[in-house]
Amino acid sequence: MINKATLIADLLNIKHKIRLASPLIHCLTNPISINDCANIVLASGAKPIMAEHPAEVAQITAAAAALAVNLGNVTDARLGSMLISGKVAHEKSIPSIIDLVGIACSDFRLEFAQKFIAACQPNVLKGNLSELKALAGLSNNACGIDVGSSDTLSPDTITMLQTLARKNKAVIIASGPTDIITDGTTTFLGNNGTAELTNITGTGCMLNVLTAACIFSQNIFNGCLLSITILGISGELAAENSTGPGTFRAALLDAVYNMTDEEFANRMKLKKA
Ligand SMILES: Nc1ncnc2c1ncn2[C@@H]1O[C@H](COP(=O)(O)OP(=O)(O)OP(=O)(O)O)[C@@H](O)[C@H]1O
Ligand SMILES: Cc1ncsc1CCO
Repeated sequence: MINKATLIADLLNIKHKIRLASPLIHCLTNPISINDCANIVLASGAKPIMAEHPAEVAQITAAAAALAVNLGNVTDARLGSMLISGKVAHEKSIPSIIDLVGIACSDFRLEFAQKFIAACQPNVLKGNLSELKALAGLSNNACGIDVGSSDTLSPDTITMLQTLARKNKAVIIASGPTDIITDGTTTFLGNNGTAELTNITGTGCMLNVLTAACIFSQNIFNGCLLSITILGISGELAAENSTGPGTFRAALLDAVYNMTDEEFANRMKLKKA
């Protein structure tokens, strides 16, 4: 039986640590959302570095407290850099996460993701349900980088994610209207958030780098619970304080930056599956 007050205290403890330590987060992401990614890391209290040249990334990752990679827009150089950085992170036990953007619509990305996971053993695998089905070798109906309308939450999906987590010795984050976080043994459902988060591009990419900041202290599972809840609550607050996608985007960053412990505790909607 999970004690909600203890969970909230544990998550807030990690949240405070980010602000106290200002950990350096190495983000190898895509040019579509790179600026929003850098800003959400800053808003969390951490420091972003978006380096991606293959000649420098080993050094940058080695100096960082966590690594986030993202397959949203791939080039040979960026993919090469991801492998270099991922291996350094693994060797040095620097927490890492991969965002599996597009592996359900691109076999090239799927094959790279499989290679990256085998070589670098990232701590967290993140995607939408179509992408995670693709990783599990299942058919799916993704629409480009977006989740397919029939790839929805069900008991079978949860079992599939738990198996995938155990097989890869990783925590899985499946983002969507209900987020699923599992390490194969313990599974949580996250129900914070708002549909407005899908009206701007890159909120999934922002979740990826925010998660990297939240796992910097090596508490991988609770770090994932924290990031998903911060982004969801921030979406809710932003929706209450904006009039459309433009103001929502700015209000989202403000909400991450200004979130109080009380807002977090009162709004958190995590439950064990
Ligand atoms: N219908 C919804 N209701 C509430 N929250 C949602 C909804 N859809 C997505 N979210 C939230 O939005 C955030 C991003 O998740 P989503 O699955 O949309 O990412 P994504 O498709 O990878 O995004 P992008 O490709 O734009 O980077 C998550 O925090 C998720 O909980
Ligand atoms: C629109 C888009 N295309 C590739 S990545 C990206 C940002 C959301 O993942």
